[in-house]
Amino acid sequence: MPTPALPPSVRLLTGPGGLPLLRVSAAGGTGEVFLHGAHLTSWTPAGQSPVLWMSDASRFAENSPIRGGVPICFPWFGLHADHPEAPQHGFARLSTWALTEASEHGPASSLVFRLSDTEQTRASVWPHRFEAIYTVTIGSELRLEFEVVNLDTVDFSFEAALHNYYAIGNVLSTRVHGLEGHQFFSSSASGREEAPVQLGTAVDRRYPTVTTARIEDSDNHRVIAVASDGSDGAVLWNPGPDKARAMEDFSDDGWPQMVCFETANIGESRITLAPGERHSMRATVSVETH
Ligand SMILES: O=P(O)(O)OC[C@H]1O[C@@H](O)[C@H](O)[C@@H](O)[C@@H]1O
Repeated sequence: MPTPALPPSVRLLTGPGGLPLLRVSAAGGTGEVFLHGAHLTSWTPAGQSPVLWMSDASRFAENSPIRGGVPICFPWFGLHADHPEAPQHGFARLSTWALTEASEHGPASSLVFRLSDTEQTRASVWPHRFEAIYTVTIGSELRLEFEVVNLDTVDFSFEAALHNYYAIGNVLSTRVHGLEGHQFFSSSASGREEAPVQLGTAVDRRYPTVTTARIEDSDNHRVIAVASDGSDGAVLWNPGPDKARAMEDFSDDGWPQMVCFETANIGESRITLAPGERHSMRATVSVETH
């Protein structure tokens, strides 16, 4: 597909592994998005330090997901329930997306990416005809919109998550607010958060009723605020030291400087669309410094 006309704030470059990427230099902020996975790997609001974490050991190759930034999990999350051999978190982060539009509006720039079914996806464990449209707006705020359209002749269901990796000064001085009072589930425990979550060890919790969070990153004197809509739940993840060491593409000493807060429609919140229907999920991220 031909590249659409690019405004002055957007450039098409070749990134690591020979993968094409779009570099955005808008007055309100800068960022980079690879066509591989429509993967946002950086966002830095003007005058701030980078807000997204990237692993120094990330792979940049067509058959691997990028580690860090914002992977898109779709059309399933985690291991596929009936087909554990299928790629974890679905095929969207392993696919090459098409850039369909790039525009500038004042201090922000938007990129629109599209993924449609192919012979390969139709032969996968999720064989449906669909279109996914992902709009990334980079400025002083980051706005992500992930829309799915059912182009099939039957209903389909899917899971989706925007798996944002945030850069923090140190897990030991970071607390996540907004989860208190909400039910959580993990492979080893379930319960209700009683207080803001103090990070420090491995965490992998699903919150079926959380849509917003405030990540208080004391070392960097900032709060990262995430607001989502069109989603029911969220996931909080940090691998901790042992799992980080076991993952080849995760920098061994990187886990204390990151936390994932993911906007998600997964499990019982999976979305079902009739033919012709569409669903959109959005996450907006802003940074307050003090
Ligand atoms: O290694 P992956 O496939 O990118 O997944 C990373 C993590 O993603 C999180 O969303 C899951 O809750 C974790 O269980 C998982 O380990």
